[in-house]
Amino acid sequence: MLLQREPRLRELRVFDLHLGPWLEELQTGPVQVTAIQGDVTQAHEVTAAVAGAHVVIHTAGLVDVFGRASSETIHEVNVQGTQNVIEACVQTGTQFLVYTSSMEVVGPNIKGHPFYRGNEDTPYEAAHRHPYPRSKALAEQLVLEANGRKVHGGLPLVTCALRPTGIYGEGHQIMRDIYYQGQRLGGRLFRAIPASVEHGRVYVGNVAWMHVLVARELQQQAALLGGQVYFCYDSSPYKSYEDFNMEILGPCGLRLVGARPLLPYWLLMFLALLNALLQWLLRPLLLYAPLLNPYTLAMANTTFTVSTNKAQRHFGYEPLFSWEDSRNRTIRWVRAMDGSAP
Ligand SMILES: NC(=O)c1ccc[n+]([C@@H]2O[C@H](COP(=O)([O-])OP(=O)(O)OC[C@H]3O[C@@H](n4cnc5c(N)ncnc54)[C@H](O)[C@@H]3O)[C@@H](O)[C@H]2O)c1
Ligand SMILES: CC(C)[C@@H](O)CC[C@@H](C)[C@H]1CC[C@H]2[C@@H]3[C@H](O)C=C4C[C@@H](O)CC[C@]4(C)[C@H]3CC[C@]12C
Repeated sequence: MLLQREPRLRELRVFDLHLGPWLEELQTGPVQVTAIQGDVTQAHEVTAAVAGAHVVIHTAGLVDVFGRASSETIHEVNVQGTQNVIEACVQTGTQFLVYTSSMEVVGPNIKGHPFYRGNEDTPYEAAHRHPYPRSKALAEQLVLEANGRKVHGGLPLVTCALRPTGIYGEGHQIMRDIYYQGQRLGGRLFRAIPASVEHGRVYVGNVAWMHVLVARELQQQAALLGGQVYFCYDSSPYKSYEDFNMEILGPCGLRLVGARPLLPYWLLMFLALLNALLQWLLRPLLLYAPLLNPYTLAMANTTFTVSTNKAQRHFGYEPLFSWEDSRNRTIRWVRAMDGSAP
């Protein structure tokens, strides 16, 4: 999207642990695209990649709520990695840093308090025990606290953080996994979450667009945007996690069975705890990481939606993709996956 929507772009550097063939497709236009294979936990690699950059958009992260990675690894990538990016900006004189944070910095909290169509100023007791949200909250704090630090050359570092809710769209692996789960179950998914529990979702293209816009406006309005957080939002409907997924998986041939959860919450939590126990027991032999665990069940069962226009007020953000367009693009992606089932 930077290549399509940022006319002043002269070079785009993509720094990632895993580079993919998709990068070759980007290298066809007038803008130089530099792919750098590297690890954010390695400060020297980050510094070398950042040197000479005008703006850094730091979106790398270990997104794991399924117990695949250790809490130490999650912390090392998400927190230490972010610290390395900040220090690289300071040492090399890069003045603008945008961080991809997350709704989970706020909640849902460990007490299951709902956050119903809240905004960046809504009071809410952010309290986390899980390694992933803890790491995102610590990383966001580092980024915001770094705002105003002097970078090499004496100018101030200008930072901000974007907080997407549940991102969906092309490439969404969880949506893909749920789709194949439904196919294995004869085209059916079984409701586990009450339809009344709203869960915020945002289309990946609009998240990307918000990043492009704020990276541009951070340079023009440093005093207003520096040190700020912005929820990522668009016109995706407020629905339960499962009902929202069915907006996309329904047209792909799946059916959600049950107008209400087929199992009581206590039984679902028992099964989630059983999954967690099995994961622990099997770990020496294999990685067992199902979708259902105590954390994912609690998350899906706690209302968390945002209603805000702070990004619009501060830097003129308007979603680039309508709900219909976002939905149709995602449906097309799911349908194109057929035949590539794992
Ligand atoms: N998926 C969501 O619903 C969601 C919601 C809110 C925020 N976010 C945030 O968005 C960002 C992107 O997440 P995503 O959902 O696209 O997941 P993703 O796994 O698709 O993207 C993460 C990227 O980071 C890279 N990465 C991981 N460890 C790295 C390391 N040590 N060094 C360098 N690169 C590394 C991965 O290779 C991958 O390309 C993350 O910071 C995540 O916390 C995601
Ligand atoms: C097995 C059922 C209970 C099923 O409904 C579980 C769904 C569960 C896998 C997802 C429910 C909420 C999701 C999370 C939420 O959308 C926000 C997130 C923040 C982001 O930074 C990373 C992804 C995630 C943690 C996302 C992950 C999947 C869910 C837990």
